[in-house]
Amino acid sequence: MIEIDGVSKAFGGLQAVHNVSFTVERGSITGLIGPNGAGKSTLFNIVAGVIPPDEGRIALDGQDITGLPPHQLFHRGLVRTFQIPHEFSRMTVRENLMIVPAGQQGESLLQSWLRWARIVRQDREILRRADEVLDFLEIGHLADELAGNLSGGQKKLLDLGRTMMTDARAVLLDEPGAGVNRTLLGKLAEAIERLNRERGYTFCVIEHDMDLIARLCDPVMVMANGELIASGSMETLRQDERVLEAYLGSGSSGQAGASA
Ligand SMILES: Nc1ncnc2c1ncn2[C@@H]1O[C@H](COP(=O)(O)OP(=O)(O)OP(=O)(O)O)[C@@H](O)[C@H]1O
Repeated sequence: MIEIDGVSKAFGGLQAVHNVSFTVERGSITGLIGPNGAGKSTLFNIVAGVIPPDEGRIALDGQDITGLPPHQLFHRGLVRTFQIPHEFSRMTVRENLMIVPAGQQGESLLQSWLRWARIVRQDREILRRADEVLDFLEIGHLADELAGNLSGGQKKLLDLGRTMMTDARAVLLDEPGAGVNRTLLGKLAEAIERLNRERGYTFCVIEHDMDLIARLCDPVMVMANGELIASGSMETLRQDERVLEAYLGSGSSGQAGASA
């Protein structure tokens, strides 16, 4: 579904990503792990159209999408969670969901707000969809809460909910587990699994929490020093010398071998 082919990116003299190729298969939850500074976020930014690669090509369903800006990728069905504009803290959770279809047109904030005014007047369908998303994520009780009052984990659920307000079925998730407490983490993981299983979403997930990666992702891609050094199931990667060495060598807190 998403083919990453020979992608490289340097910042000045620093080779952040070097000749990385892999495919995120349709229907998979593909993990992307690696110690701090491995190049994961840079690669995500390239796939999501935030920065152009120096070399290489990205294809979505066989079509070249290299360098397309995020709002055009959105129309082709690819979104990155944190690219959906951050929640409006003084709007309710339901309103934050309803504004998503308006906020993804590559418009200015003012244009989005004008469109939003039209939506409030006209679009019952968007309201219905927002309520369906609230149900799916089991956060209906938060519908009228101001988004600014949500906990970190609840904001992550809202982020996922905003993804569901789009027609995108390929989603880049950037550290969904960061700052989320254990209870909500379970709920978030379950929502990701259900979106994948029941609704055919494909995910590519950057995450430092190896338990979460092991639960959700197969296959898992491992980057270190800008390069793809290994791939496979988390079970096999935990025994992989190259992976252990990359983590041990980096002194990173995200230990691949931990809690195996
Ligand atoms: N805009 C930038 N300008 C200069 N250097 C950058 C820029 N973005 C990233 N880098 C560098 O590129 C390398 C890869 O960074 P990147 O953020 O992609 O790694 P990462 O694997 O996502 O790390 P982390 O897990 O800590 O988020 C790092 O050495 C980083 O300092």
